[in-house]
Amino acid sequence: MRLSSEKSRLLTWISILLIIGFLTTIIGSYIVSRDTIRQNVVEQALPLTSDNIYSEIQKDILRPAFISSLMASDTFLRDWILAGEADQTQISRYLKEVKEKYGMISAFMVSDRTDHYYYADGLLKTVREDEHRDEWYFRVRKMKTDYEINVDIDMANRDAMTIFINHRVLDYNGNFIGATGVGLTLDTMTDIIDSYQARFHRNIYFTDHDGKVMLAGKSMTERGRITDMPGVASIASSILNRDVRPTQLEYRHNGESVLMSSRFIPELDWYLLVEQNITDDVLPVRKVFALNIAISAIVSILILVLTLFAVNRYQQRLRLIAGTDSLTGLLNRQAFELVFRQAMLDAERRGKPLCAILFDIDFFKNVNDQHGHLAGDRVLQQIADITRNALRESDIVTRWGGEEFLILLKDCPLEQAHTLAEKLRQTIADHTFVLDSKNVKLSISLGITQYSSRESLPAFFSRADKALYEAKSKGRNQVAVSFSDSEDRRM
Ligand SMILES: Nc1nc2c(ncn2[C@@H]2O[C@H](COP(=O)(O)OP(=O)(O)OP(=O)(O)O)[C@@H](O)[C@H]2O)c(=O)[nH]1
Repeated sequence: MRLSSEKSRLLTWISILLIIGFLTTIIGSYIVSRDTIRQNVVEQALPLTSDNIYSEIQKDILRPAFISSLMASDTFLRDWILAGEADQTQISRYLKEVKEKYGMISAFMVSDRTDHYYYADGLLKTVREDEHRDEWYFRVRKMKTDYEINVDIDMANRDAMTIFINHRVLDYNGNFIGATGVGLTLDTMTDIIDSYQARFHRNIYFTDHDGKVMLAGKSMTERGRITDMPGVASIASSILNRDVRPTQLEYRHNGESVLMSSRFIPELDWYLLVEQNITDDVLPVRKVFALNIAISAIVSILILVLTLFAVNRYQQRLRLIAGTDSLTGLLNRQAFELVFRQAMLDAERRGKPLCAILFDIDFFKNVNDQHGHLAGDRVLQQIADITRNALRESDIVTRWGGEEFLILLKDCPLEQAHTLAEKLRQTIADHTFVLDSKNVKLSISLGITQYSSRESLPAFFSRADKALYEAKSKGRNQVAVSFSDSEDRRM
């Protein structure tokens, strides 16, 4: 009972240690890997993408801004306005050349004196302050900055959504005389964004200073304000911080973690937002985590099974070692006493006879003296074997101590015990022991006694001892019986 509870305590402790060990290692390495990926994304991947896109933008959007700036300071354009806009073919040829040379979708000029809107094919219209589509011009007119970038529809280009760079034109005294610039279709820009996204595997979009999504790839369906977008809304105020350095942010959406790099681009008055869903990057680490857990569970189970097996085997061996004599393999005296008590109770209850034979090798000291201790040990082993073979399965042989053996005969009357003792004596007397290549004859003396009801254990063994002593004193190699007071002494 105690052994099994100690065993389960041992197994519980091993399980706890294994679980703690494995979990600490696995969770620790998972956290380190996940944080390394995250750190890599935050510190390198996102800023790098942001930088790359920024330089691409400079090529793709800032180039038109630069062209618009050149147009605004072009002496021909300014002189033509100041000279009274006489020959319209001149300005349309100029705008057509700009458009074709720089590959723009449209090139335009609005004169402040006439409110005429010119494009590559001539005069398009006259802008009007009350016209919604012309609001941009009156805004540019009052604008403090040199130019603005405006996403609007282009009347000169079948109302296609276009990004216009509207640059103020000033005369030589710094007075406002009109607006000029070029336009790119939004489709072109969307394609550019899509190519960025495909190249960098990240979600890329632009918002204006109010957080309105101005430009995004085709895959982005929500085009409202970031303040209304689920997840992003929680960090909207941190995004719109007008910081030209990249700001690293994070938000959660649908249980997934999204890292974001935001930077303000003053030339556009827009924010460039680059997002990366970290869950995708962490997925392989999660798979390894699950695999590690499975492997650890299997290893733990194997360790527990092996431990259980080893403990059981050691327990078995301990039981064996504790109960048997290591030289002869017979029961030892301690174990025998337990067995004897059981046999005694059994005999009492069932009213069956129980006999004991105590025997001792005659002059065994001579064997040791003449042939050595090891030869003596071999003799003890052989006598144990002979005795075991002479008995029934139910009889119990014990090494009582030294060269003394005790046999317990269950359900055996005294006469039968005597016959058996005599037979054993004869067998050993007939046996030839070979010691140091010499044939040696040995004998044993035996004392028999029958257990009498309610007899104490020491009294019973003392009677057996008395009988053995009698056999010795009568000349050895014989059997003597010790009767109890109530027994018939005629044998
Ligand atoms: N080899 C060996 N000898 C043992 C062992 N146990 C006891 N002996 C020896 O057994 C001998 C017993 O000697 P004694 O008690 O004098 O008895 P004996 O020589 O057998 O003489 P009697 O019993 O009087 O016939 C001693 O020499 C012990 O050392 C053992 O395990 N191995």
